[in-house]
Amino acid sequence: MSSIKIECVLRENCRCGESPVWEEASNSLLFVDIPAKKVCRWDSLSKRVQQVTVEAPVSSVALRQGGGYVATIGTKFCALNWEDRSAVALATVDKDKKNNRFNDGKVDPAGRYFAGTMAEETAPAVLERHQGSLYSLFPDHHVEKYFDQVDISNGLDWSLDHKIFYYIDSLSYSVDAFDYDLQTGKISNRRSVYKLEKEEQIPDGMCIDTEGKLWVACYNGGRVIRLDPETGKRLQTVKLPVVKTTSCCFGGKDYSEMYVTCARDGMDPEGLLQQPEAGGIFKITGLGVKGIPPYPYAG
Ligand SMILES: O=C(O)[C@H](O)[C@@H](O)[C@H](O)[C@H](O)CO
Ligand SMILES: [Zn+2]
Repeated sequence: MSSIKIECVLRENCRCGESPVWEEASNSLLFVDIPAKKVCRWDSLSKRVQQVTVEAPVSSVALRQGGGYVATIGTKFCALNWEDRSAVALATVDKDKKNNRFNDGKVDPAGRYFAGTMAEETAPAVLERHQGSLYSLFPDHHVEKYFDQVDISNGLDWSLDHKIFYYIDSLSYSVDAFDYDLQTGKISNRRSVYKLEKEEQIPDGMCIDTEGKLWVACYNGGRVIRLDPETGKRLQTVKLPVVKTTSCCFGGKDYSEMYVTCARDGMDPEGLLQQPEAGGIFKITGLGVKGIPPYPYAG
């Protein structure tokens, strides 16, 4: 049996930490603080954080094949240059929906940047419903739309054989799967693979491990859960000392560590006193399972 250890490696006080991504080349964890409009890069060796502030809420960040990063900022897919701290728009979505912004995003195994939108929240998980859509930015910078009527577009990842796309619309309280055509980027045959239990609260960010099992961060549930998408069973629950866990990714040596982001927004003063690490970055070791490297955007 492995012994699981959970530690807060960075007390960052994120209002809403999200989109953790491991960058092997720099031994760093990238993540965003959505309402603070910040993209952060935490160097796991020096323990230092660098940050770039952008002009609108930034909801996800991803690696870029030629170097640098891409990010979803407001309703724009952007290229992010870390050296000169500039963000250049590559494409804009939801132009007719002024109250929308992007939420979670991730790159597929062919280098397309998938991300979905949502109406801006008035409080956590309180928002005008059915305003979001799911999109992807192809390497040639054209955008495809998959579907609309989304409440809170959230976690996403692909099966190890690249034939299934997993997706979470948070307010459906479900983890869904689609058949995936890697050649064309098309999705079909939506079905639910797991329905959250009451105490698991709201499904948020997600990642896959090398055994093809899904890890889902449970917002307000203070945990990550490991799911078998083939049987629909929960295999494991790992509780964290913060309640608003938002997303997770594997990183570190051989992708054997899990990093978890969380939020402070929506917590009352008493809750913040009880959970002073809320908004920090957590590292979980001893899970006995590894992750896979993130795919870089190919454009
Ligand atoms: O990070 C996100 O995905 C959303 O932008 C957040 O606002 C919360 O996680 C959401 O409210 C919980 O569903
Ligand atoms: Zn999220």
